[in-house]
Amino acid sequence: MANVLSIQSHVAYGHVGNASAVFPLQRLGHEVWPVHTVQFSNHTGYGSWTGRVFDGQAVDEVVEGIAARGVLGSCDAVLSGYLGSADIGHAVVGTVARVRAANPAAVYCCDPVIGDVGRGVFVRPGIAEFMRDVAVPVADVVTPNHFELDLLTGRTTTTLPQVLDAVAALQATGPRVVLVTSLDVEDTPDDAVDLLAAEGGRAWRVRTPELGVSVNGAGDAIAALFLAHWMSTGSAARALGAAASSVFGLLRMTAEAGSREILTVAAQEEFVSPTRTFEVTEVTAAP
Ligand SMILES: Nc1ncnc2c1ncn2[C@@H]1O[C@H](COP(=O)(O)OP(=O)(O)O)[C@@H](O)[C@H]1O
Ligand SMILES: Cc1ncc(COP(=O)(O)O)c(C=O)c1O
Ligand SMILES: [Mg+2]
Repeated sequence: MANVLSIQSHVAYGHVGNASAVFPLQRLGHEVWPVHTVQFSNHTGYGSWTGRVFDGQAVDEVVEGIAARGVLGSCDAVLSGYLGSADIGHAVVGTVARVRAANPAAVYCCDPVIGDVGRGVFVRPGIAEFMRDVAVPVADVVTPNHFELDLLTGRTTTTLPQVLDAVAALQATGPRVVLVTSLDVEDTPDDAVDLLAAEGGRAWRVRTPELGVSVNGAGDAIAALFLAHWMSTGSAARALGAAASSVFGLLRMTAEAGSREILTVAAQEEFVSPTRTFEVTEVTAAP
């Protein structure tokens, strides 16, 4: 079991950021040390919310207090998501350096939250460049959606070979492992969602049905689950299959209930033993 320092946004009501990522990790038996980058009443998809954005200093203070407990050496992974500001991003990267100094085997998983196909870029100016130039290069694992893969690599990918090429280019900047979510290429059926994982010169794909829901927080959950399964199995392919199956189960229950918030608690068995598991297929760029 791992100790995961998770630096993300937090909401009191509903499930995005740490409120989406922490419980699935705990349900799988991991200890989570959540550090919040914002504390909001609810996610911003509602159009209005209360609460505040923290700053880099607020993150540093909490990490300093954890360090004072003498436990940073037992931290196995740092997970980061929605940043709020580049200042918070620098605190995250500083924390990664601190954790690695205490435990050289610790890994950093960066979910480079920038935007998506429907909404475009939804983070503050400077965050996309910060992700590309500072955070992604020091990460071991990155979990962009298809839109973020294109943005980080300055490409427009519409075919599987193009995606594999972009993933290899991203790996060349630093991360060993890449998970691409919400992948939509030419051979992806209209009623399906693809996901792709790459590690060590190989890549695998999973295809699930597309559900009639538009929810927030699924990306935060899948990044956490993928990291946890990658650490416990040592296999990006197995982590891909497990994380995709669990998130599908979570979203299927959410869709059936007609819920606006993902059913993180009610669907908890899906994190442990997904109702439906999806086949993982190795893919190559060859002819
Ligand atoms: N409508 C949907 N139907 C089926 N799966 C979905 C749906 N929305 C999200 N997912 C699953 O959740 C994963 C993460 O969601 P995504 O929207 O890519 O995250 P992000 O919020 O980071 O953009 C997707 O790869 C897919 O597996
Ligand atoms: C504060 C906050 N964090 C994280 C997210 C991530 O949501 P999503 O998984 O849809 O990208 C949102 C989305 O509204 C948010 O408001
Ligand atoms: Mg995301």
